[in-house]
Amino acid sequence: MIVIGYEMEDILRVVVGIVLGLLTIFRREMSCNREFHDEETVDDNNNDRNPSNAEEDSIPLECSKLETTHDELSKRKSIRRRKSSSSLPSLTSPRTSSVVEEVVKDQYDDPTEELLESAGLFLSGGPFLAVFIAVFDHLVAHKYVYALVIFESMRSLIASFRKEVSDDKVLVEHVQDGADESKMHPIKEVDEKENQYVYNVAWNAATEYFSSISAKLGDTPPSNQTTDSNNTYPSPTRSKSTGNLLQNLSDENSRTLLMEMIAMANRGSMDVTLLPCDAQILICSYLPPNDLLSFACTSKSGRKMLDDGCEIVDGPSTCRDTALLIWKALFRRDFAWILSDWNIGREALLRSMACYDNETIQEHGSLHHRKVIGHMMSIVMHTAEMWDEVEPFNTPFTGIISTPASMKEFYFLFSEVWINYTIAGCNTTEKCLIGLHGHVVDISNFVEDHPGSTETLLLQAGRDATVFFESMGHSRSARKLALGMTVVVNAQSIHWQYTDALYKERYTQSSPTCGLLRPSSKLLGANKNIPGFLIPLKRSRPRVQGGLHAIRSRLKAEQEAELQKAQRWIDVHLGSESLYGGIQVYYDPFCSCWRWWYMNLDFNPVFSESMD
Ligand code: HEM
Repeated sequence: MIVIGYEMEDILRVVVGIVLGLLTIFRREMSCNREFHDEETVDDNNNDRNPSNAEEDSIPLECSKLETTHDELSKRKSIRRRKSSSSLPSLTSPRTSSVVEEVVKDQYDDPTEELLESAGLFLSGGPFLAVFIAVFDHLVAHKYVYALVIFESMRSLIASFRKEVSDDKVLVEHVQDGADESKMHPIKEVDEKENQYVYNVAWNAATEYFSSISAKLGDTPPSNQTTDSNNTYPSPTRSKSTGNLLQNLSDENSRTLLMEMIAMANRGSMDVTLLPCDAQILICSYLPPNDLLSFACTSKSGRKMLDDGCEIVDGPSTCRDTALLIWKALFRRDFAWILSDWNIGREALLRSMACYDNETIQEHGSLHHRKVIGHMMSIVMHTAEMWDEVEPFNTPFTGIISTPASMKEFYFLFSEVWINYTIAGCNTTEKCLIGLHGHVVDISNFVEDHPGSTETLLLQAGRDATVFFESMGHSRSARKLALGMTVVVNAQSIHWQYTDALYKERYTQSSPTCGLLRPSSKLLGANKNIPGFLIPLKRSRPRVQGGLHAIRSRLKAEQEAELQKAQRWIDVHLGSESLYGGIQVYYDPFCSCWRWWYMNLDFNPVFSESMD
């Protein structure tokens, strides 16, 4: 209806323009004719004039006629070819009337002059001007005015859409957190009002808490500080310079929040670890992992709050538990869904579960290790059905059980290995997935049509194939194709600068987008189709995300050693003819061990533990 209405309006505008143009032509023609009639009327008047009154009326009549003639002449003069005014007799002279009559008569007696007069009227531009204005209005002005109006309304629409997106993000995160609906609304309201829910909700809780502590402490010096001879407290000192660090924090929100936290940590009695546990978790769960790590480097209390595996955590175990819960919240926010909701990830988890033997864990693991395992399981195995699914796999694990030292370590381990861990063995024509620039692409429906042969693709599938993909120098259209088949998007590998500045500005106002996203996520919106946003436009190095250097380099070294070990084992025990392609290795973060897989000659993936 809108389209029809719009077209009807266009047509109406053109028709009105043309009618106006025609009317102008007609009017001008009429006015030309009227002039000629007027001449006749003058004559008629002269003829009809009563001879008896001729004498008296002559002067006034002549005067009025003179005025009329003068008007007409000046009118004609303005629209006709210009005649020199000197050719007109002086209208004030005594014989004006007859002379003027003569001049006028002369002018119209000449047929050429008359023709030119009409043509001049027609070609004077008036009618064309009207038509031109109508067309111009329709084609140009109309469009620009409408474009402006549309632009404005689009802008407000986009603004409201982005607001919704950010609101939804809060909801999504809370749904993922398993929070109940009633708890979501206060956060949403704060966001709508202040547009800074992180600061408002989390920080209000924190400052309120601290004010109450300060009030309670009164003038009592903090236990770890002594008064000097003047009975004044020594001014607190910074444990580390944070100037350079703060510049590198990922967004404005993080900067503000962390600056406050650092200021508190440096304010003697204000130990950040004194924040209520839930406030700490809430604050940290809105921050990207890299900013949290930066914060942990700034002070001892920051580290205490965030490191559940570090030696300096010597206080009550609640400190350690809070750190564990913080990283658990981050893991749930960033990764958990691919293990619980994505079929491929779920299968990988079930493979890991097959290694679990609770008794061995009880024997070998420390209390904290057992807690980490318990929490990891509680995140991903959140339904009873999932535990039932695990049951048939639950055969005792023969290898040595080693669990991640901390939840923080587990988080960063998982962020490094998740691609090869989840898609291991997915290189058949029915189920074919590859890792590409940090994302996962499902090429099951494309593998048999691949211009570079099905076999090539199958050989590289089931793991990160970015290097191979790039080494073939795939075209832009191939990259576009891959984009359409992406099933898991890694927010850490996105190049946000490809989106427009407005979106980025808006984006940086809300809490950061980290971890893994579904391609349908509202956070990506239409941006995912922007060239270069998810997958580079042209041949490039693999995109890398941030992480812990110690973990990354350890994994890299271990992977190389493991590959060599696996290759040796294959050569000795199976022979390279008994498998299709080579043997692959991946790290299982749940079992904290390396595992191998290969395709047998029936084209079925075979998994095995790492063997000596
Ligand atoms: C998302 C995954 C992939 C897609 C959508 C894809 C798509 C394509 C397309 C459209 C072509 C035709 C040439 C071009 O347009 O660049 C092509 C060629 C080729 N692809 Fe892929 N490809 C993918 C992954 C891979 C991988 C992982 C390999 C592994 C080595 C590979 C190896 C090749 C080879 C060897 C060619 C032939 C190149 C040539 O003839 O010059 N492709 N691919």
